[in-house]
Amino acid sequence: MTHSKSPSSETVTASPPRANSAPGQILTTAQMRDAEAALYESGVEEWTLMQRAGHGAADWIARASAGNLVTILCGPGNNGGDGYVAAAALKARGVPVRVVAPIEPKTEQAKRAAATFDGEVLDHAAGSHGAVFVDALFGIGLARPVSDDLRRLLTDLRASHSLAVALDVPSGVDADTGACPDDLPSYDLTLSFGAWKPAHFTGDALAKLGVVRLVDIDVPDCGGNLRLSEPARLAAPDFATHKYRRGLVAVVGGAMPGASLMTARACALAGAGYVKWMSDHDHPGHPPDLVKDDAPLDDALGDDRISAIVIGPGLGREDDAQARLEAVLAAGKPAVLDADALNLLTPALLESCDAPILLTPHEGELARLCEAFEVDGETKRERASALAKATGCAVLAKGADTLLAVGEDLRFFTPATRWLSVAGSGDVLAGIAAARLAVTGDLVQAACEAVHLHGRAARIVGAGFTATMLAEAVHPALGQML
Ligand SMILES: NC(=O)C1=CN([C@@H]2O[C@H](COP(=O)(O)OP(=O)(O)OC[C@H]3O[C@@H](n4cnc5c(N)ncnc54)[C@H](OP(=O)(O)O)[C@@H]3O)[C@@H](O)[C@H]2O)[C@H](O)CC1
Ligand SMILES: [K+]
Repeated sequence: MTHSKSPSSETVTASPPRANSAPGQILTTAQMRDAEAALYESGVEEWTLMQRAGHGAADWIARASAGNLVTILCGPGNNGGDGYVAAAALKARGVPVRVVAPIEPKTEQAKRAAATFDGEVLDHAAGSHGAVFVDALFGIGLARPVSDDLRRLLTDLRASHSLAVALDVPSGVDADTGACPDDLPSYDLTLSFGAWKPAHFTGDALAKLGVVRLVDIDVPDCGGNLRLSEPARLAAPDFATHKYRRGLVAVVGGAMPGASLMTARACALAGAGYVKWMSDHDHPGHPPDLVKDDAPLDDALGDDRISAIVIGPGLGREDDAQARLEAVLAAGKPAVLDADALNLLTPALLESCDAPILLTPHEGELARLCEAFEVDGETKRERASALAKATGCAVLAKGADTLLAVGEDLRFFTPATRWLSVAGSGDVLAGIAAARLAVTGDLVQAACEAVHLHGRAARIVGAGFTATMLAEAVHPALGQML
């Protein structure tokens, strides 16, 4: 069936370019609904927000289409409404556009938006080849799994267009968790409206989103607990500083000294003034510019000038590994715990430690820690938060969707290159984090700076690198971030 709507009396106006009102804000669906409700309360109309969203999307789609045919799949809710507004705006600009609407608009705003589009509306996708496919089927209002028929429609439309753009989130993605079925199509661009959603930075959806961009619709900063950590400039050393003031880091080694050497190297290149390698073992790769301290660990850690400690890479779990971890926790200094230190950590060990501690678990270590501290959660985000609350530590949960949990707060990160998934990558990250902890004295800042430096080093070193190459690339990465 094909039908053309008669032109409506609604005017479609072009929006002026907008600056982002709250660029790092991430809102769950419930928080987004609250933010919307507050805006309506203050006199902003729902229609105004939809206009901003649809026009903002049309700006991106028009560029992507380069004047070629756009197909917009519109659903029954306000996500579909955004799609109709975008369709009308594109048509007004002279971009050839048609709408596929397998379900009639249901909400008041979606009906109103549909009435503004006087172009071609189909209820099927047969023969819908074109340049850009726009998915405006479901957004944050997804209430249940997408039916097989609609999934097939999404897949067919994706396959018959050169580029695919998702409005707010790809249909079928849970905006709060990023959970989605494997067989959803992948997009080239996802446009988030008003604020980021957790799904833009965490969960299986990450593999589907393509490039993500925020379309501002003037949602103010709600002061929520979820934020995107954006790379900020690092501070260069003060004029009157010296090697100790710039941060003395103790890198505590263990049974496998090679790993802690790599941690020490990354630490030295990430801006620490002085790195001491506390190891009972020698290693042929020990560089001449790294000071080794093989005094009994309690004594070595008694140096007042130490401003941060890192333990875990190459620690092992046997022999004196636990005693070494106990010595670190007893030293009362800010510390980064990674790898085997996380495997050995128990509530009893943390009990008398009130120093700021950063835990840097990967998925497996996070699961073990949750078990040890008797907490759980359905998603990585919930597990990291629960662990942060149970331990009082900051938890940097590493992986493709690295996130930082501190108390009630969560920081998300733009995913780094997949080449970072290489053995030793975590040892390098731990070293960088310890350096930034020594330099800044701030757990959250240190963890965020470490993630950005690590990601940038990976970008600099390119594809197929080893952890040693990654550690060396921390040097140019630091230079770029000053
Ligand atoms: N947040 C803002 O400030 C703005 C958001 N905008 C856009 O609005 C959507 C959210 O719109 P909403 O209407 O709440 O929800 P959706 O459009 O995502 O979907 C709801 C409709 O879809 C039906 N539904 C849900 N799941 C399914 C499914 N699996 N299969 C079939 N139908 C489904 C649901 O029907 P029910 O039967 O469950 O009642 C609804 O009809 C947001 O993502 C933004 O794109 C504004 O435009 C701008 C302001
Ligand atoms: K969508």
